[in-house]
Amino acid sequence: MIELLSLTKRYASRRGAPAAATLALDQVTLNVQAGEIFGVIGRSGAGKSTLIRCINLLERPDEGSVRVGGVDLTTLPPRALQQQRQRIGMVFQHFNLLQSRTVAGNVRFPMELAGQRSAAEMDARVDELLALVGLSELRDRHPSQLSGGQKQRVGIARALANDPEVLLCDEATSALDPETTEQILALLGDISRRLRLTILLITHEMHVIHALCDRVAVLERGHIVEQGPVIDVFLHPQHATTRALLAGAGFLLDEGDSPASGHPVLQLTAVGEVARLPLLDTLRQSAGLRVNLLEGRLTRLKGVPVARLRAEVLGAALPLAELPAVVAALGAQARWLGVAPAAAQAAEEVGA
Ligand SMILES: Nc1ncnc2c1ncn2[C@@H]1O[C@H](COP(=O)(O)OP(=O)(O)OP(=O)(O)O)[C@@H](O)[C@H]1O
Repeated sequence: MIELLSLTKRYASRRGAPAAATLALDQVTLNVQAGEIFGVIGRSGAGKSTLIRCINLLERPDEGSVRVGGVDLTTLPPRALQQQRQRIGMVFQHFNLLQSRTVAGNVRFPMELAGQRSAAEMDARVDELLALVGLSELRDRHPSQLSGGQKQRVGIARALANDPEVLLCDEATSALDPETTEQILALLGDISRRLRLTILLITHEMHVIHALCDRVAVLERGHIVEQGPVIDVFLHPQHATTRALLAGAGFLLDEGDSPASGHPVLQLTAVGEVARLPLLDTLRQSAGLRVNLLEGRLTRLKGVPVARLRAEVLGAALPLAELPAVVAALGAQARWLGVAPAAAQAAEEVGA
């Protein structure tokens, strides 16, 4: 649905010296499937805003193409571009509501600009959208009389006014408190399912990605350094930037902090229903496993339970090298952190 091909964007320096230009996007290629929720995450200055603004050509890329629903926007004349933009709704971090208009008036505004519906049709559509975002009661209020979460609901309803196929969300929850963030993320998930909407969002917050997105791309200095299904990227991050972002958000277990005891350290990961099972207890009974639990976490990735724990292994009724296979038979994954027991044993034998 959204295809970005070799997108490059440079900002000229203030004096316009090419040598000092900022390369905000460097050959970015990305495909977002219809109906998918795709997140782009990166640190401040990574190029996220530039990327999202290039998709509806609020910012013109210097090179590359932007196709939305098969139409290359970069080649369109202004009028045709304006029409195509109606297929793309946008939700902003700071809501960007018209203060002089009521809630209903804000939602109506894009339809008035498009000029394709009668007054009665616009009113009916406003009613429908306000019901969808749960704001029917507040239709006559002005933005100054709304909470942040309510303002963002207006922003979402307004973005949907002209029946877009694509919704771009620019840090849509960054100005909201955690509870309101959860509500807005749930609303976006619900809308995407009900309307079969394609959503591309940018964020610097990992929890937004794991709560809402199907796939994620990690942007760093204008490059996509990693991308894939959220569950893969969260459980097996490949790039240092991804690992740092995950660690910063508390999603990575602290691998470096090994206990002084010298016992081998095992990381267990269980995804799906198996995450709810008492894995350590089962291993104690079936394999005589004795552990000292160091760290554990149960979280959800887009509703899927994920359990992860780190434990030092004190002993087992079978060779420790066989433990990962036993864990795999239970439907979970095991990985030795640091030196694996078999390798440690081998190293000792070589040293002896
Ligand atoms: N209008 C501009 N003129 C010059 N440089 C710009 C302009 N807009 C952005 N940049 C630069 O381009 C790079 C990417 O900026 P961008 O705002 O896209 O990053 P970001 O990931 O959205 O950051 P943040 O999360 O802080 O908003 C940065 O180095 C930034 O300083």
